[in-house]
Amino acid sequence: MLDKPVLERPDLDSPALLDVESITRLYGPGKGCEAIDFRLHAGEVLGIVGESGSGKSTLLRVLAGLEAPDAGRVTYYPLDRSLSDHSREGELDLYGIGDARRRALLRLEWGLVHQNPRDGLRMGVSAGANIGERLMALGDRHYGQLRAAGCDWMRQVELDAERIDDAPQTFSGGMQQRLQIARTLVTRPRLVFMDEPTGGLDVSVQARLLDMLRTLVRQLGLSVVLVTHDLAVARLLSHRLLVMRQGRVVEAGLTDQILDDPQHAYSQLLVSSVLTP
Ligand SMILES: Nc1ncnc2c1ncn2[C@@H]1O[C@H](COP(=O)(O)OP(=O)(O)OP(=O)(O)O)[C@@H](O)[C@H]1O
Repeated sequence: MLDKPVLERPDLDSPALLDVESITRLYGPGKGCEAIDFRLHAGEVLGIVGESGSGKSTLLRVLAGLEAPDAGRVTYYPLDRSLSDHSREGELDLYGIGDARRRALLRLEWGLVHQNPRDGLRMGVSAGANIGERLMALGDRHYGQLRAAGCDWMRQVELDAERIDDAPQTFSGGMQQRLQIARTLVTRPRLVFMDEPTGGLDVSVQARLLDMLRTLVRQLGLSVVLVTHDLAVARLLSHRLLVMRQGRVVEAGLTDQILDDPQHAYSQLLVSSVLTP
């Protein structure tokens, strides 16, 4: 999979969605993430790669508004102007607003795909209710429309729409992950955070899921921050990469440049460990 072409990169004149400045969240020396800076543009997929423990998930949690940083600032440029800071029109300081507004943001403009679908689904209610729930949270109450959206999204993620009334606990791991993706994307979020979306699945299931995700990212023009330790996943889905080691970014750049010609010794090691069996 490492030799598939990367997705075509969006126009860098597209507006900035997220500005990340000097973000630090440390649990101990080198444990967590430290002094992270980047800008994400609309339609861009940024992959965060590095070995286990390098701080990828910590950074993602901070970016997604789930865990406050020790220092630094995350600025989001919301579509819904009413979400922006009263003092700065069009900007939102993620940790300068209260929990309720951060939750509203996750509901209205953002989406989150967890590695373990059980963390993102309600296992006891039907597949259709899982998909409809986020729409209902946006005020959609029409049963027929919710059901139609459920069927449509089950098809889009290549699930059998006949199973709309089945509970996710009767689905395989790969199917549950597809359902979590449908539940997340049904509201058409502008920005999606994904933490190892194909982790823990069989290789053949992973490959099909990746192809589907790649198609959806392209079709919907999604902006994504993707955490993965798997460079093949990063290659297929990301326009740009940050390589993390012990909480810090050691290299940043276009995906094909980093994977074909890594400059930092650690990135070289990561790439060579995939290429040499
Ligand atoms: N809540 C926490 N309390 C204490 N230490 C933590 C906490 N969360 C993460 N850590 C530590 O911070 C470091 C970075 O963890 P993190 O999960 O961000 O890395 P990662 O690159 O996502 O790794 P993995 O792919 O294994 O999840 C690790 O040493 C981890 O043990």
